[in-house]
Amino acid sequence: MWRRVASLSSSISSYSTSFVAQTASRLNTWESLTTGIAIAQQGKGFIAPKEKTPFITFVLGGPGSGKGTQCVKIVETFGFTHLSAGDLLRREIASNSADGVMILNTIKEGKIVPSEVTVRLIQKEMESSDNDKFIIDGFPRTEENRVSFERFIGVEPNVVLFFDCPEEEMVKRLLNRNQGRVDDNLETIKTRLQVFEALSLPVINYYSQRGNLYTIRAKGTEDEIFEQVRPIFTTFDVCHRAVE
Ligand SMILES: Nc1ncnc2c1ncn2[C@@H]1O[C@H](COP(=O)(O)OP(=O)(O)OP(=O)(O)O)[C@@H](O)[C@H]1O
Ligand SMILES: Nc1ccn([C@H]2C[C@H](O)[C@@H](COP(=O)(O)O)O2)c(=O)n1
Ligand SMILES: [Mg+2]
Repeated sequence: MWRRVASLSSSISSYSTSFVAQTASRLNTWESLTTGIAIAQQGKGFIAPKEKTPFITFVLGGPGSGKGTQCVKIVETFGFTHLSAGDLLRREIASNSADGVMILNTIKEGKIVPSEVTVRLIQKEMESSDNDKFIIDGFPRTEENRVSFERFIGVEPNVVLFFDCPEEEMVKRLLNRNQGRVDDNLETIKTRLQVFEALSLPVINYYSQRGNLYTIRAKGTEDEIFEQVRPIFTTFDVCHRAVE
C-alpha cells in the first residue's frame, strides 16, 4: 500500500491558517519517508515503512477531449489506478457530504472547485490503494490545483498527458455524450472551454517547460489515439516496476 508517514487530511482542512508552516512540516515528512530507515538503523528510534514513491500520471485536455475514454484503455493495458477528479467530486455530491452543494453549484457553472477539497479526495484514494501507479484524470486544472498537490501530496508527476483536440470536436462530443451530466449543456460548455483556456493552459505550459508533457493529437478513432499513448508508457516500462 502506498501511503505517507503521517496522514495529511486533517492539515488540509486548516489550509488557510498557517499555510507556510504546515507546508514546511509536510515536506519534512516526505523527507522522513526516504530517510527514516537510515535513522532507525542509527538507533534514533524513528521507524518509517520503506515504500516506493508512486508513479503518477496527470491527464489534461479540454472538456470532451477524451481523457476518461483513454484512461480506461491505459488502466486495462498498464495497470494504473484511475482517479478521475470529476468523478470523485460527483461522488461527493451524490453522498450528500458537507461540500456537496458547493461542488454541485461549481460544476453546474463550469467553474473549478477549491483545490483543498479536490486534493483531499485524491489523497484519500491514494492512501487507501494497494497500487503505486495512479492515473489522475482532469487534474491539475489550475495552477492552484498543481501547487496544492505538490505541497500536500509531496510528489510531482512522472508523466503529464495532454489530449489536444479541436474545440468544435470537443463540443460535438459533449453534446452527444448522453450521460446526464449537469454540465453537458451549451451554456456550461462555453464556460468550461473558457476556464480551460484561462486556467488549464498555463498548467500545460508549465509541464511543457519542465519536459514531462506528452501531447496527443486527440482527433481520430479511440484506438488511433491510444496508439499515440501506448509508446509513452512502454518507454517508462510501468508494467515492470520492481516490487520492494
Ligand atoms: N476519439 C473519439 N472519437 C469520438 N468520440 C469520442 C472519442 N473519444 C471519446 N469520445 C466520446 O466523447 C465523449 C467525451 O469523452 P470523454 O468523456 O472521454 O471526455 P473527457 O475529456 O473525459 O471529458 P470531460 O472533461 O468532460 O470529463 C464521450 O461520449 C466519449 O464516448
Ligand atoms: N481538478 C478538477 C477537476 C474537476 N473539477 C470540476 C469542474 C469540472 O468541470 C467538473 C467535471 O470534471 P470532468 O469530469 O470534466 O473532469 O468537475 C474541478 O473543479 N477540479
Ligand atoms: Mg472525463
